[in-house]
Amino acid sequence: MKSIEQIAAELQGYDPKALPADTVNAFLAELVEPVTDVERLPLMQALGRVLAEDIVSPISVPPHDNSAMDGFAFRGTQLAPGQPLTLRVVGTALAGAAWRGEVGPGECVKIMTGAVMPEGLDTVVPQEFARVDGDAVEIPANVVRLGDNRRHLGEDLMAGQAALQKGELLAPAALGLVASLGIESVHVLRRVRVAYFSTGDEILSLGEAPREGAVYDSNRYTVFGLLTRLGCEVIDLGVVPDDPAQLEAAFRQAAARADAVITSGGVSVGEADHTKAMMRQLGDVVFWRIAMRPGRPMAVGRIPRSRLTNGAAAELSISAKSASGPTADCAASYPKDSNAVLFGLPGNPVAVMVTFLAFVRPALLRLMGARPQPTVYLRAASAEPIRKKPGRTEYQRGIVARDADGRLTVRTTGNQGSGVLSSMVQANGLIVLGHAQGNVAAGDLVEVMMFDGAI
Ligand SMILES: Nc1nc2c(c(=O)[nH]1)N[C@H]1C(S)=C(S)[C@@H](COP(=O)(O)OP(=O)(O)OC[C@H]3O[C@@H](n4cnc5c(N)ncnc54)[C@H](O)[C@@H]3O)O[C@H]1N2
Ligand code: MOO
Repeated sequence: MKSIEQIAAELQGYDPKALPADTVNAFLAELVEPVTDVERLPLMQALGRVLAEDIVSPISVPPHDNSAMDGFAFRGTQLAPGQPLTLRVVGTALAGAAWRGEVGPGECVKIMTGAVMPEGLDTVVPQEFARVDGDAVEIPANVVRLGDNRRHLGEDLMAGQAALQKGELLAPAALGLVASLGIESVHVLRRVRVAYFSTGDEILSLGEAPREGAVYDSNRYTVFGLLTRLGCEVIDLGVVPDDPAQLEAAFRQAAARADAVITSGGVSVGEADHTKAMMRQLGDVVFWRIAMRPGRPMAVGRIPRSRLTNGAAAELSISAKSASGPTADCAASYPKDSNAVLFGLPGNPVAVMVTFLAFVRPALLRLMGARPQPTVYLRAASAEPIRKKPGRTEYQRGIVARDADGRLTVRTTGNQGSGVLSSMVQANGLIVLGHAQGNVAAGDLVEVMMFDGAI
């Protein structure tokens, strides 16, 4: 396994004091190893999990040629351009059972959507187009062509064809596809466990009385939400004051129980920051100033579990309440020579969310074993000028909407301070102004990372 220094050294233009945002993801991709433990789950429980096997279709879907419409099935070779066609109905094919019988020239079968196409028939006229008079059906000229409204055997998947690949994050469509193959359970990778705590003497837990200089802990809730939406098991270690013994206990407990540890606060240059010192002591960590806004300071690295066994850990005096039910409390047993990945996020509430979306989320997806997926950006016209300095990536909270001409436009949600969560709540995406980009004029196209269920 490469050391943190090696990974950093191999990155082009690596500068911990002004790191381009894109480089961070390349670094994290090297740092994070996917989990490998596999379990078999009934399909419904596998939603949001990562597939640990390739799925080859055991059957063809659909299993037979069938009708895409309620109407009349017939041989399409009888159609002549510009000519109506009159046929006689000789039977009815319902979905769920094959209709058997002879259909000769000039004949048709009344057929329902999904019903097996009777032998030799290849075309269906929807009933709305047909003029029915007793058992006679007239198909007006030019309403159907040969082969219309017939669904072919295996047009979704043929038996033996690859249906899904290992690494697929099982979304509703994938669950449906697996079910369509008659498969009841799948092998998936285990859920990733992520421990989180907020740091800082000024941070109040909910339920505590307000006091001068203190603020309520919001990061614990945003991170809990982001992790839960991602499908991680959250080990919630609450708020840890800026006290070396308590921080040490929290880091030890977190790294012993989780694949990844996320903290917020204490990674900047402030004075009372024991968080950085403890990360240095227990982990192999780099402290970055990323060329971005918000989210400039960030620490990442590994906490080697071998280091956790030495020395008596102080008791964690905070209550380590589980945020995601009983499973989060199961003590995980990791090999002693393994590592927990560490993400030390900045304290400012919006910086936490932005660094999570930009860096932590892709890294956790990798940890979960999911295939890398490029972030999809939507391009929208900026409704206003935006000031932007080249040389850093800026993430502005935005609302994408359609204007009267049907064009996608985006406007910022007001106060962009990195502690202002209300403008994050109003936003439906982040306007991402790239490293080299300068000022934006009203009407310029900008890229927007849509929240799309992540937030
Ligand atoms: N001289 C400098 N000062 C600061 C710099 C810098 O480069 N030079 N960077 C600024 C930036 S950008 C950020 S972001 C912050 C990050 O500082 P820390 O990670 O050390 O975070 P704290 O100082 O602990 O907190 C910052 C801010 O966020 C509030 N906070 C912290 N945790 C929570 C929480 N769980 N819930 C709600 N709010 C929280 C905290 O009260 C502070 O207001 O540093 C800047 N300063
Ligand atoms: O960039 Mo800091 O991370 O603004 O809040």
